[in-house]
This record gives sequence, structure tokens and C-alpha cells, in this order.
Amino acid sequence: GRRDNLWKYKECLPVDADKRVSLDEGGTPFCRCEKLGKELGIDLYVKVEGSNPTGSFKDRGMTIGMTKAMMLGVDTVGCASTGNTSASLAAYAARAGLRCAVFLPAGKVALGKLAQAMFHGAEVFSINGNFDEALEAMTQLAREKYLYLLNSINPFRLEGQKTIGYEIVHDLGWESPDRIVLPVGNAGNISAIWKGITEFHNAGFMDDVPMMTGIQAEGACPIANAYRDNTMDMVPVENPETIATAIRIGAPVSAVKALRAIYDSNGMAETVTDEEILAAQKLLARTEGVGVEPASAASIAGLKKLVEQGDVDKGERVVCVVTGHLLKDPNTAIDACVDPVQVDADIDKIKEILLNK
Ligand SMILES: Cc1ncc(COP(=O)(O)O)c(/C=C/C(=O)C(=O)O)c1O
Repeated sequence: GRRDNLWKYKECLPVDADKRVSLDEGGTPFCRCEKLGKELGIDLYVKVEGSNPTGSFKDRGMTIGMTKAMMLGVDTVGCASTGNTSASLAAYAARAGLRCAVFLPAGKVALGKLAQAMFHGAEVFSINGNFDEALEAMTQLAREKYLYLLNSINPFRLEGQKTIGYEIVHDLGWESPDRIVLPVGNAGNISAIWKGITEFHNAGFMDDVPMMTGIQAEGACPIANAYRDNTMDMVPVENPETIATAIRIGAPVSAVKALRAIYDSNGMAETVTDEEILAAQKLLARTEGVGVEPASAASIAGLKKLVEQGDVDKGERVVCVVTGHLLKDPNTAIDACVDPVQVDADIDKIKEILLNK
């Protein structure tokens, strides 16, 4: 039958479902990765959030946040973003008929995301600074009531994203996986998913809870640093750097919630290099046919590293949340490939090549 969307959980959502601003978000694919799982010695699934309307999990938070904005009667919404939040905000603001301002770190936003934010009609400000500085400026504007802030510091965003946790349990037949692995930037998503999991667990829908496992890029890993020091005190990374620009964040606003989620679930945080991220992105695309942007592949890279370190038990049932579509960052994808074969439309020449494969 017709695929359900996240509004099937409307009784657990803190806004009027009949006032919803929706693009039929959620209800994303849940794909078993038999070959990759076999290679890693685990039972592996991916939750494919790139299949959301604007190509990332942000749509889940935005549908709730934008519905709340309409209920509040605001006329302007805003966010700072590494790209996907701005793409989602622009689309949902257009649907809601609200004015939309976005702050993006100059030169550090993947092509697809910038195209979306601009094309959906957001007023795009290219900030001379990184995401953290852009978020500080945007938060000040919100404090002075120039606009309604829809970054993940806004709890209504997390209320939408918690449905990823709901759906994973639902997809597994009302059971919890052993572990959920996902990339961590501003740390809203790991906090939101844990909230959804604990709500379903408290409601008695499943006996166990998963170990929440957050993966960060080595050059932008304040959460992993705090975890390694077994502390709740996150120390910001001044100049975060990674090719996975979506998670190029040094001062995650939801650090406390994220560390709580990791410690309370007996989970962990780990880092991966840019090389490991790009290798995992290609491995997932070519082994399982699932195309994701670099930041999303950090979850696969991190899982692989944890398995190799012996931190993941053989046979564990693991769900990797792959957060954004491959198309978001086409330049990085093409840079990771060999050039196309230049050849005349001479099929004899091409037959020769095909025979040699
Ligand atoms: C593909 C992708 N994967 C993972 C993350 C990290 O999630 P959080 O840890 O909840 O921040 C992001 C985050 C993006 C932004 O923060 C933004 O768009 O401003 C992302 O786009």
C-alpha cells in the first residue's frame, strides 16, 4: 500500500497535525546490507534518510518546526547551516509562505545544498566565517526577534527527528537493534533519536535499547574528545576541518544531550579520517547500491573501524543512519572517480574494451 510518512505518529508529536506543513517526509527506506554485513561479521541495516523530500533527515525536524512557526504566527524563519538545514528550511518555508533567511559558511557548502537553498527562494547570506560563527550571529538575530530560529537548538526540530528512532524500532518489528551508528555534527540528531527510542521503550514497545554510537570526523570531533575523557564537558574545536562539510562543526549546541544519550545507552563516540569517510562512501555505493554524501558515510567508516578494533561484537544487529543523499555533494563524488572513457560511437572499439573487463 501507500508508504506511510512520519505523521502516522501524530499522537506523539507536539503540534497540530491538521495544521501540518508537510512534504510527505519520513517513512524512509530501511535496507538490509547483506554483503557489507557479511564482510563486517554483523547484521547490518541502513536507514536511508537521503530519501526524504529535500534529500536529508532535516525534513523530519523541519515539518514540525515549520508547523510550530505557523501556529505561532511568525512571518520570518531563519537558520545557520552547513547546508542541509538551509535546503530543508528553504523548501518548507516556501511551502508555508514564510520569509526565510539562511547563513552559510562561505565556500564550505556542497553544491546541491546551495542550489536548493537559493532555488527555493531563501535569502542566502554567505558568512565570512565557519558554521559556529554563523550560528552565533543567527542566534543573536533570533534573540532580538528578527526571526524564528529553526536550528536544532529549537526543540521542535528534535521532536521531528526523534521519529527516526520510532521508525527503526517499527521497521525491525517492534524490536531494538543492538546499536545505532550515525554521524554527529551539531549533535541534534543523536539526541533526537535517543529521545524517540526512550519514549518507545518507556511505552513498553520493546525490551531493549540500542547503544547510541556517534561518529565524527577526526578534524571536527569535540563530542568524541569529551567521550574519550569520560566527561560531560565538551571543549569546542576552534577550527574544525573535514571534507565532510556537513559535520564541519566545532561547538555542537546539543553536546550535553548527545553525551547523555551516549553514556545512558552504554554507547560510544569514535572518529574517522577523511580518507576513511570517502572509502566508506564508495564501499556503500558499490557494494549495496546506497548513495550517500560524505558525512553520512562516516557512520559506515566508524562502524568498520569499531569492528576492526573489536569494539563491536560479532553478529550484532546494527543500524547505520545514512543522513543525506549522494546528489548533495556531486563535486566530491566525481573527484573520487576515474574520468569517463572518451571514445567515438564506434561499437567495435567499445566491444574491445568490454571484452577486456
Ligand atoms: C548529511 C548530514 N549528516 C549528519 C549531520 C549531523 O547531524 P547533527 O549532529 O544533528 O548536526 C548533518 C548536519 C547538518 C547541519 O548541521 C546543517 O545542515 O546545518 C548533515 O547534514
